[in-house]
Amino acid sequence: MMANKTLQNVMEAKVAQGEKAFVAYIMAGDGGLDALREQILFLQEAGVTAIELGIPFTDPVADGPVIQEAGLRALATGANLRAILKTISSFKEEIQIPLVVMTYLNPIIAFGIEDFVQACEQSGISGLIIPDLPLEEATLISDELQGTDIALVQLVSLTSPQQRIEKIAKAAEGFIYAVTVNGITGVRQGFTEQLEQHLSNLKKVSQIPVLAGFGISNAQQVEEISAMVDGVIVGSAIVQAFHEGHKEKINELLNKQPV
Ligand SMILES: O=P(O)(O)OC[C@@H](O)[C@@H](O)c1c[nH]c2ccccc12
Repeated sequence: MMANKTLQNVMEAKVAQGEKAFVAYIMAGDGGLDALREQILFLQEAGVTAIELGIPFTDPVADGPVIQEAGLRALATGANLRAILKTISSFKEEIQIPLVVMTYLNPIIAFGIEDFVQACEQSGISGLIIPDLPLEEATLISDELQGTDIALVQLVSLTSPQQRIEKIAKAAEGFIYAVTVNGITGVRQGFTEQLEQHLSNLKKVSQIPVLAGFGISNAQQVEEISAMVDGVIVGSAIVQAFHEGHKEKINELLNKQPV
């Protein structure tokens, strides 16, 4: 990956082209580590903007049932942070889109922060999402990211007060991850009426692209929520489609004809 092809550049280029970003979340190791290359190259070919690479963890507090179960399957195959990054580095030349690692803090600490960041660089990782790392503690990781091209993506919740939203927006890198629901990941029937207002406020405050995620599981929701921000993140629906062997559902989510 070219040095200037950072996560934020890629997202900003999308906005500049008048297009919406689409980030696909996968659980690394679900289906075995051998499936990882195939899944990533499939998504790249399908036209996703970036991939959020979930690291399986025993205590995934923000994850709903679909992703929890995928995590258990991945752990059962022996997948872990180190093995996943090593696998990625073995085919990184084939990856042209940004990869964002989503992991809880614990596996990073177990790895060793410095070693972890180095391994991410060797694997060409463009960003990190660490849901249990509050902004107040972010220097623990961000100090180590100085001088790298790895962005620390911040999450904003529906219930974040205005002052906190502004603080997060200032520190944000790559893109802002706007969480669309209160609770865990997974399929939802609908969204709160306040969502549009919340997202438009967030866009006003943010200097960088805003993407929304949680509960987006069909093409109509992709379109509806994308219209409010710069793009969306879809997790459970993609994890489910891979697990069930229904890859055509992923093309449908991207608004393409089934292949
Ligand atoms: O699964 P959903 O509802 O489509 O939501 C995206 C989500 O799965 C992914 O971004 C994610 C998985 N685990 C997380 C933990 C925290 C924040 C985000 C995530």
